[in-house]
Amino acid sequence: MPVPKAELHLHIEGTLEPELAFALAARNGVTLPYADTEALREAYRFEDLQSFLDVYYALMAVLRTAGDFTDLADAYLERAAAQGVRHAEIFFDPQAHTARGVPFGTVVEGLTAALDRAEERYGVSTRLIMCFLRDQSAESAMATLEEAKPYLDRITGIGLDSAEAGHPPSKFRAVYEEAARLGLRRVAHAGEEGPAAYVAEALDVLGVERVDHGLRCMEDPELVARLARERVPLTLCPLSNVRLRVVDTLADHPLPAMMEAGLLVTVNSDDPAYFGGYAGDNYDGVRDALGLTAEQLRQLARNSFEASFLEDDEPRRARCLAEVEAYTFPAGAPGE
Ligand SMILES: Nc1ncnc2[nH]cnc12
Ligand SMILES: [Zn+2]
Repeated sequence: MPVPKAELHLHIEGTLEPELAFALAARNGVTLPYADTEALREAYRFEDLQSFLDVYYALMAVLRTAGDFTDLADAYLERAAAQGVRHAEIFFDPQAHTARGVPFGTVVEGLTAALDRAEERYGVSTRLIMCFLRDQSAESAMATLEEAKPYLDRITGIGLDSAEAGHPPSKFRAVYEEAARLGLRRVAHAGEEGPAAYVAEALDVLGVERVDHGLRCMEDPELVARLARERVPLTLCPLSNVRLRVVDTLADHPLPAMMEAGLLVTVNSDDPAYFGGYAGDNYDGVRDALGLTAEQLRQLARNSFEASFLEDDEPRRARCLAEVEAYTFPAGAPGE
């Protein structure tokens, strides 16, 4: 069994595997612009974030009913549990669905039907984080927050995703202020393809508690020192970074330098159906490519629970952390 871990950076729409996409397309009478699953997989050769987002949004056309979202989340939870995930904080993109005529409530009801039985079925606790699309207007984000109000008992926090360059965090100042007023936790993607300055802005203007990706902070040593001092968690996604050409290869990933700098980094899968692996595959990837030791892998797993929003269930956090400490890594791992 893989090391127990929390997954803190996972877009549920990015778990749509080609086989499920075609099954849902058939169920809903949707025609996909790909002949079969093989042709679809061929389209997964991305140049950058935008070329991925084009396929990611196009494929969402198959998600129409609450049951579709339940099936999607169920498939993710089963795979994640098999790779050691014990707690998952799951992003969803409401605007990508409401813009297609799928009501906000349909998405939340579908997802929560799966999440509500995840602990019993898979031993995975869950939280939901709704993300705003930063390449859409701040007004659209505010209207989406308004739509979320009847469902806030099911939503732990807000995030910010989609095309980063040219869409600074400050564009969403008012939305984040309103979310804070509503008692929602706040995270944002920053420093994936955008500059280090966006990471600082997400902290200073949006008041985020965690930064998604954030790896371009490494271009600003003062910012690195601040993130380390303030123990701001960064949710890294190594396989995603390779597929979206944020780094050339896994062996070039700055993860070891980030750990060395004392940053609270975690390893996550982002959009596993598109990027070649789930949470455990990301741990295995960095272990093999970067020669991480068992103790470094244990630190990453420990960090994931420390960085999680489990303040409302400290006994669970303590149980998961104890499992991490008790875990024995298989002998012969690289770096040993
Ligand atoms: N890696 C990523 N960056 C920004 N937006 C996303 N939406 C889904 N995956 C994303
Ligand atoms: Zn992401």
